[in-house]
Amino acid sequence: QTEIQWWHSMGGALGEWVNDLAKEFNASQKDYRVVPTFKGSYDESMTAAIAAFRAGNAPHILQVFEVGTATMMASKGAIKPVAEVMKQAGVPFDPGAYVPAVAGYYTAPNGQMLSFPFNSSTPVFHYNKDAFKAAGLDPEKPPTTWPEVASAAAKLKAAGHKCPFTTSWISWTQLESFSAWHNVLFSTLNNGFGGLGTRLAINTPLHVRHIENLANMAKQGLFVYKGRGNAADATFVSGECAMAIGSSALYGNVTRNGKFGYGIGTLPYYPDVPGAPQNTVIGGASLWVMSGKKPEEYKGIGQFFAYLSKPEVAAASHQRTGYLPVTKAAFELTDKSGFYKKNPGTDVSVTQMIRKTTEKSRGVRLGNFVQVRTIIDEEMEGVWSGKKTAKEALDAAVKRGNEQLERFQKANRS
Ligand SMILES: O=P(O)(O)OC[C@H](O)CO
Repeated sequence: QTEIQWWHSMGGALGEWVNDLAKEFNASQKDYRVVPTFKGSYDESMTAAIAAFRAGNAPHILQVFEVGTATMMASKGAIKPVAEVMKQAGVPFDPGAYVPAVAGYYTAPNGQMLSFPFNSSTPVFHYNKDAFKAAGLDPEKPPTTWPEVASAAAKLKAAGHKCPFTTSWISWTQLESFSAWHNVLFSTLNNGFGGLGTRLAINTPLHVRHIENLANMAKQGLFVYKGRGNAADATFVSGECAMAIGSSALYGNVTRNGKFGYGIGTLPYYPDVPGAPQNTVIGGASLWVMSGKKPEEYKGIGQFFAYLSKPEVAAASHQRTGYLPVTKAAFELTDKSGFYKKNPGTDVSVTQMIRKTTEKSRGVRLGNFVQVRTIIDEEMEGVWSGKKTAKEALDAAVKRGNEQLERFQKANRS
């Protein structure tokens, strides 16, 4: 049997999903064995893989979050484009079978799809229906605008809730998707899709207003910052926080481990902003195939990706986790099965991301994005702790972030 090493960052309920996929694929044929290994957070697994690549022992498949996409695309010698892998494996591969909002993100400017869309997500609004009832709020009516979020949070606080509202992935939810949702850019040149000359555009009056609003909510105890990355997710699942903006894939975790009535709403917006709400942007991760492996191994990887793309497998993944359907067939199968009607809220991510696409809905694809996000985290933490105003922090984030973008542009100019 040919062994295929797969490094990933799926913990908890999502880790079980990944292990099940490997088990089912392994049982479906005799030639290949996919071995999944949890390598820590998205940041950690990417760092580990770069080190392993340099040492000559990279895994065959690496799950990389959307933030690492431009960096992976630029690492030409380290990766093997997914289209080539499929061709070599003799597996039919039609990039047109994938949902455009998803495939577009992983497609290089020359039109080649470089990585395999595996677990794409988008931010949605999660809320605890039991907490809503206890606070005298209508559990079937999640707030849809930011003023409504603030007033719901005030009621939850008055009812004794210590954490009325929180959010994961500050940059992704409150600046990247926030921008697309309000039909403005996060960065110039179409959020990086128009070239390496892209520069951050997050210090406009609208962005300042939103971060100021969150800072005021934080002062009043209505918004509680729970840390970087997806740290806030666990505080929603445990019931500590009553409302949370986070990945649509929090669904898999809450339905498994949450002990309360669970509701999903659309991302809140400012109703006076023309064009809002538009669409949100892609998150989650894709699977990259590393270079320098044996032909037999690439064949196995191709077979595995073909297995993951089967309509029934991709549809089951979407329905189990809350990640988006990555193929059109998986979406249609889910729609026809009545899943969205039976499970209200599960279609929110699909509506926000897939049904309506604009120029800005491709997402945000920047070089050195990992560093840019860290800078944004640092600057926003300065706001929540009261050390900086929203304007000061956003101006600093733009300046420091742009230095990273310039550095990437210089290094990849050729
Ligand atoms: O929790 P995920 O997998 O949906 O990923 C969320 C963000 O996109 C990470 O950058």
